[in-house]
Amino acid sequence: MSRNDPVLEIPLAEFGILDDPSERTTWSRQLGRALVDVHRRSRASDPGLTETMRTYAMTLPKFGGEAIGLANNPDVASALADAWDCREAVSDMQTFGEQISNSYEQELALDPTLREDEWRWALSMVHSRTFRIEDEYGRRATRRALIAAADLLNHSSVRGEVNCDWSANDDYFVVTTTRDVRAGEELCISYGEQCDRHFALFYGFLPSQNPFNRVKLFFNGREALDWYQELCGAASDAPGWSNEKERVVKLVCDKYGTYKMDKSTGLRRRVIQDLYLGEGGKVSDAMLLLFNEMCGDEEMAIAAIRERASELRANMLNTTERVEAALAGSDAYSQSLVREYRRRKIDLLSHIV
Ligand SMILES: C[S@@+](CC[C@H](N)C(=O)[O-])C[C@H]1O[C@@H](n2cnc3c(N)ncnc32)[C@H](O)[C@@H]1O
Repeated sequence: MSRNDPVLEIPLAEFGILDDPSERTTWSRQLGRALVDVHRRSRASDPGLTETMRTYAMTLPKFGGEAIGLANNPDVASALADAWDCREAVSDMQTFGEQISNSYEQELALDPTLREDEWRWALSMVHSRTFRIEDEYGRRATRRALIAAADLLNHSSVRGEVNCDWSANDDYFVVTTTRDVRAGEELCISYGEQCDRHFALFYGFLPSQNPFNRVKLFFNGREALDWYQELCGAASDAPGWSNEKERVVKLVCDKYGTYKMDKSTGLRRRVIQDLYLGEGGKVSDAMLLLFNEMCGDEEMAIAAIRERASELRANMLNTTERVEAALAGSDAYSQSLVREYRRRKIDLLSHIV
């Protein structure tokens, strides 16, 4: 096949399950409900699917074995709740876990026979197999769609390996090649240039190589600068530090800050979130600027970042036993995913140490 060749051209009305923004439920719930209905072969609550789509939906992986995506696995979330090196993943797991529980409660009120494992299975299908379809003219909200055959495309994070892309209009979902494809080569798309956490949480796998993987070294600018103050051996109330830290945080926020809701006050405030180390020892621009300003010279800034990476790496190695013990009650698949997730973080930190 050559570049720009069509691979699939799928009429949405026949081969798609789309949510309807005019319905009272959110998109995840609509799709989840449709999948549960199909799997129960319940004609009474027929979701209005074509026979083709109903038959297709019956072939999806069944729930009951391995959970698809750690975010949908409450055992792992609670096992890792105090594993500090998985803080970001744990926080996502908790948020997502709450959303699933809430939506289950809402669906249960409508259908008292709905089982929680059924619902978790349905939502794991929604989160690992659907496409977000934007309307380029902004005439309606973004929709989610499960599309027969297109959902069989696997992901790659390596740009040269990705050979297809997709698009959708009102009527068709289209997949085309983005480069020449050899006979026998697997077709694959990108699910997004995301770090490992995203794939572990929502898709239940880690890409074989992931140039977009990263480790967060600090959760916000203040945490970074408090850490730096301690590294310099200055007492927390040492004169001059407070004003200087405020100045640097403001400067970096103005350039790289994003708005985030503060749960305690309900107000949105600006924070610096991109304080990470990427693959190959790449340091985020926000973190470099933060430490450059604070240390006053780039070499010192890099030395501070290296010190932090070394500290986190040592801490991760020291907490391995504790994480293993916490995971002991989880299924083998989740255990190996968490192990691999941590191993790759440790490797990434080793680049700069
Ligand atoms: C949209 S489906 C893709 C089709 C799927 N392989 C199948 O046979 O049904 C997404 C799921 O496929 C698997 N998957 C996709 N890309 C993968 C990859 N690069 N490595 C391992 N598993 C992958 C994961 O289980 C993911 O949750």
